[in-house]
Amino acid sequence: MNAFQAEDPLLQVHNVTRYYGDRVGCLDVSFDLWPGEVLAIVGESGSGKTTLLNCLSTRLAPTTGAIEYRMRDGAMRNLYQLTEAERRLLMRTDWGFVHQNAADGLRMNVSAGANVGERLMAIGDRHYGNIRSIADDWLGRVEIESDRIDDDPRSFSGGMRQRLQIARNLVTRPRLVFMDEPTGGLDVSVQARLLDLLRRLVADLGLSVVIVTHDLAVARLLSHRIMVMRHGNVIESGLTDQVLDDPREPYTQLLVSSILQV
Ligand SMILES: Nc1ncnc2c1ncn2[C@@H]1O[C@H](COP(=O)(O)OP(=O)(O)OP(=O)(O)O)[C@@H](O)[C@H]1O
Repeated sequence: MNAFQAEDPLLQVHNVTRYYGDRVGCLDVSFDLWPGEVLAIVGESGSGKTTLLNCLSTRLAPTTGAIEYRMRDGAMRNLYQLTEAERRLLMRTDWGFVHQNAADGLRMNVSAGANVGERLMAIGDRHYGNIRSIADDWLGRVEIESDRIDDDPRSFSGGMRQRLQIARNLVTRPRLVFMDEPTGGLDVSVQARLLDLLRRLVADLGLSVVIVTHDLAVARLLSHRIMVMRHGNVIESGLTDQVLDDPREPYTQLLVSSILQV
């Protein structure tokens, strides 16, 4: 039992398999995710990380298997049996999704303030002054100056766009955030600042996170638990420090040692 298991699980994944025709995307994956827990899914390119993340976040239906989520009322629901309206509400409020490419998660032609405010409006907030002041507060929390609130994200740097995407996701106080290589493609110093910010926000808000990364340093810094994937299978999982300091599987040993040699 780990420190998070005092509460009921937030997400339960049962034997999730996804095929693309004959090709395996991910195979027979099962795990529980607990409130406040950060789980990293790692593995080389093509190992099935994105397929699994997309199945978990209802962007891609599994071929077989089931995923259950604890709704805000405490009831456990099968995600693929939700109505379309229920699913959309979940994605707009209780969940976030941080894309590697910020443009996939932002509206590039509306202002930074509107990008954040839009999620509030989607859950019924109609008071303009209120929305603007919450958006301003969130820009501050992700270290974007107030005087950029009316600028659109096309005028932002890569790191700023990513921070804006995070603010847009977190403004509705989601309980679960999916992240797909959130620091990928950024300069090393920009990555370090973003990781530090993410780590603080995740801890302050007590978020549950499923993060896909091929970067073990990102997994080490952010996650409590890690799952190593290869050819669609989870080949090793456990507490992050334990798996990275003392990997059991030869493949994980190779992954870890290849990083250490860089
Ligand atoms: N849309 C698709 N159609 C057919 N095969 C796919 C599709 N998407 C993924 N695959 C295959 O599924 C397997 C897992 O791919 P997936 O993208 O999930 O891996 P990944 O670990 O996320 O890789 P990367 O780090 O490069 O994004 C691969 O063999 C891939 O070729």
